[in-house]
Amino acid sequence: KRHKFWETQPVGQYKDVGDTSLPEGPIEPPTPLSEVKQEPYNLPSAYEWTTCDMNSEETCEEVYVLLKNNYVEDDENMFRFNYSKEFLRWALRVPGYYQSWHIGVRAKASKKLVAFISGIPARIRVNEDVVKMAEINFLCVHKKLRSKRLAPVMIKEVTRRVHLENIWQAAYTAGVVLPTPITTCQYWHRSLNPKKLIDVGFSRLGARMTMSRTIKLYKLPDSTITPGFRKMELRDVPAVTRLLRNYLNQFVVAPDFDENDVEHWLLPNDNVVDSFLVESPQNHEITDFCSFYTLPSSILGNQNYSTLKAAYSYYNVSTKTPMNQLMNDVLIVAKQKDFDVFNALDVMHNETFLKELKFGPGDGQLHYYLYNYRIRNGLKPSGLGLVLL
Ligand SMILES: CCCCCCCCCCCCCC(=O)CSCCNC(=O)CCNC(=O)[C@H](O)C(C)(C)COP(=O)(O)OP(=O)(O)OC[C@H]1O[C@@H](n2cnc3c(N)ncnc32)[C@H](O)[C@@H]1OP(=O)(O)O
Ligand SMILES: CCOC(=O)c1cnc2ccc(OC)cc2c1SCCC#N
Repeated sequence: KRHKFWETQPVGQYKDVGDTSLPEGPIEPPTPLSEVKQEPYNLPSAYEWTTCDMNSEETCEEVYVLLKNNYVEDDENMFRFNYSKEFLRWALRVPGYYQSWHIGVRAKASKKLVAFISGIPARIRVNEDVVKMAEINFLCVHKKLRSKRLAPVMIKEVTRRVHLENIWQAAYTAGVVLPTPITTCQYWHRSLNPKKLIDVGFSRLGARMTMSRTIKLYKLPDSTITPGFRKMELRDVPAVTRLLRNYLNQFVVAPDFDENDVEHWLLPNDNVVDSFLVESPQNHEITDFCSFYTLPSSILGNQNYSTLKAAYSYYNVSTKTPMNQLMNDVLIVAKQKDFDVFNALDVMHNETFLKELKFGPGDGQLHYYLYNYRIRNGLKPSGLGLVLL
C-alpha cells in the first residue's frame, strides 16, 4: 500500500522491517531549534489554525462536540467514541502540558471547529532509555472534510510545535495499519449487561443459550471479596508510585511515572478514572493496584439505546492478590457502577485474566507506534506496558 505521507516521515518503513543492521533508537537527530520552521504550515485558504484552550468551557465544548460527531467508529458503524468533557480535560491538561499542542482548525467564514489534533508531554522508557516524547491523540477531521489530505498537514503542524519544545519522539496508536507498528494489540470485552449488548447487536445469544441463561452466565457477586480492597486516596500516591514503577520495569515500553504523574493519571476522578488498591489488613502494606477509565460510546442507529457505558482496563499490579481475583473485584465494582461492558487490551499480563474471567476477543485491533524511534525486534503485546487513552 502506498503511504505518500508516511513514506516521508522518520518512522520504521516497510522496507526496513527485519533489517537488524539498523540501530535501535532515534531515526533522525534533533534539528537545531533555529532551523525548526517558525511559522505554521499552510492550510487550504478557507481554513485557519486555532489553539484550543481546554480551560475554556466554550472551547472544551467545541472539541467535545467535534469528537462526539466525527471521531472513531468501529468497522460496523455500531459505536462512536463519546469522550466526555471532563475526560478530555483530564487527558489534555496533564502535568507540564503545552496549550500550543492542543491544535484546532476552524473554517474562516463560520469559525466552526472542523478538525483537531492533540499532543501531551510524557516520559516513556524504551528498554533502558527514558525518552521525552509527545503522546499524540484525538486526531479528528470533520466527516465533510475527509480525504482532502488535511491529516498530514495537522500531523506536520503538531510535529513542528513539538519540535519547538525540543522534543523529537512521539507515541501514538491507531486502528489503521501505518508504517510501522511496534506491536499490535487485541481488544477483549467482558459483558456486564449482556442483554443490552445483544439488543444493540454487538453480542449474539450463544447456541442453545436462552437470554436468562446468558444473564446468569455473566452474573457477578454484589460485593468485592478481597480483604483490604478499597478506593485509592491521595495519601496512597507514594506507595502506588513505588508499586507501579517496580511493576512497569519489566516491560520493554512503559511510562516513566513519578508521583506527580501518578496523582494526575491514577487518583480517582469521577466519571473519568477509578482506581483501587489492596492494603494488607495485617501490616497495612499496599500489595496490589487496579484501575479503569470511563469512555462511553454513542450507539449508532438503535431505537432503544443511545449510549454504551464502557470501562477500559488501565494499569493493574498484583504482587499478593492473584490477578484473576483482583480483576474479578474490578468487574464487580464496574457492574456496581452500572457499566455495560469492561474492555481490556492483551497488553502487560492481561492475558492471565482475559480467558479466566469470561472476556471474549473483539474483532478490533489497536496498533502502537513510535515516531522517530526504532525498536529492533518486534514487541509482543505482553511486552508493552503503555496504555494510551
Ligand atoms: C516529534 C513529534 C511527532 C508528533 C507526530 C507523531 C505522528 C502522529 C500521527 C497521528 C496519530 C493520531 C493518533 C490518534 O489520534 C488516535 S487514532 C484515531 C484517529 N482518528 C480517527 O480515526 C477519527 C475519525 N477519522 C478521521 O477523523 C480522519 O479519517 C483522519 C483525521 C483520521 C484522517 O483524515 P482523512 O481525511 O481520512 O485522510 P487525509 O486527510 O486525506 O490523509 C490521509 C493520510 O492520513 C493518514 N492517516 C489516516 N488515518 C490516520 C491515523 N489515524 N493516524 C495517522 N495517520 C493517518 C493516511 O494513512 C494517509 O497518509 P498516507 O497517504 O501516507 O497513507
Ligand atoms: C462492546 C464492546 O465494544 C466496545 O466497547 C466499543 C465501543 N465503542 C467503540 C467506538 C469506536 C470503535 O472504533 C474502533 C470501537 C468501539 C468499541 S470496540 C473497540 C474498543 C474496545 N474495546
